Amino acid sequence: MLQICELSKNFIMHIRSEAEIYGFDAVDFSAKPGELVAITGPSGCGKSSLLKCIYRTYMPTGGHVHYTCKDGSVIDLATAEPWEMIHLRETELGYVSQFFSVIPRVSALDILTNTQTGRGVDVKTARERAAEYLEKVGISPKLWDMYPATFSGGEKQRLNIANALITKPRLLLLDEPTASLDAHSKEWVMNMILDLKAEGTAMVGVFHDEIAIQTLADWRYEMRERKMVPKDYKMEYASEALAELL
Ligand SMILES: Nc1ncnc2c1ncn2[C@@H]1O[C@H](COP(=O)(O)OP(=O)(O)OP(=O)(O)O)[C@@H](O)[C@H]1O
Repeated sequence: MLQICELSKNFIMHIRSEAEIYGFDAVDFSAKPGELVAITGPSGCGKSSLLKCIYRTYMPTGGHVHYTCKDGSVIDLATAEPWEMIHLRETELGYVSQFFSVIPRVSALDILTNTQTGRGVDVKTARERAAEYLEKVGISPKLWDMYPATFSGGEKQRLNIANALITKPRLLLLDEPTASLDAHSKEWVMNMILDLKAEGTAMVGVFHDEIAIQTLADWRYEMRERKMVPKDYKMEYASEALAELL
C-alpha cells in the first residue's frame, strides 16, 4: 500500500544565505494494509520530517512515496499536485501530529463531529460516534462541551488521536502518539490503534516508547544521522538485531 524509495529532504534557509540543513537522506521502506512500521532514533535524526514528507506538509527533495489509493490507482505523494493531496487527506490519509494545535472556541465534541460531517457523515451519526470516541480515549463527559484550549497536555493528545482515528484513514501517520500519556491513557490509545490495524489501516509511526513498539509494530526501522540503518527488522527479530547494533 505504501512504498517509499530513496526519499530525501533538505531544508534551504533563504534567510541564512541559502544555508542547507539536512533533514534525512535516501530512506526506503514499505507498509502493507494492516501493518505498522515503527521509526525510532535519536532527536533530530529526521523522523518527524519523514512523516511530514509522506503527508506532504513538507515537499520532499528527492525520491518517491508510492501510495495505492482505495480505487487501486497508484499515486506518488512526493510529486502529487496540491489538490490531489487535499483530496487524499480528506478521504484516505490521517496524521497525528506531535503537538495538537487547538481550534479556538470549538468544543471537543464539535471538533470530532465536524471532522466527520466534513466527510459527508450526517450530524446525528457524527455526534454519536464523537461521543463514542471521546469515551474510548477516556475523556470525561464533563469536558465534552469544553474548549480544548483548557485541556491538559494528555487530554489534548488523546483528543488529537481520536480526531485522526475517527475518520478510519487507510494510511495513518503517527508522530509520537503515546508520548505524554499516562499508563491508562496509553493502553486506551494502543487498543484503538490495534483495532484500526485489524481493519486494514497501514501505519507509519515515530515512537520512543518501547512498550508501544513491542505492542503495535510489525516492522522497526532505526534512523541514525539522518539515514535509515540499512537493515529492517521484522519485530520478532528486532530485539536481537538491535542488541547487535547497540
Ligand atoms: N521546517 C524546517 N526548517 C528547517 N529545518 C528543519 C525544519 N524541520 C526540521 N528541520 C531540521 O531537520 C532536522 C530533523 O528534524 P526532525 O524534527 O525531523 O527530527 P526528529 O528526529 O523528529 O527529532 P525529535 O525526536 O526531537 O522530534 C533537524 O536538524 C531540524 O532542525
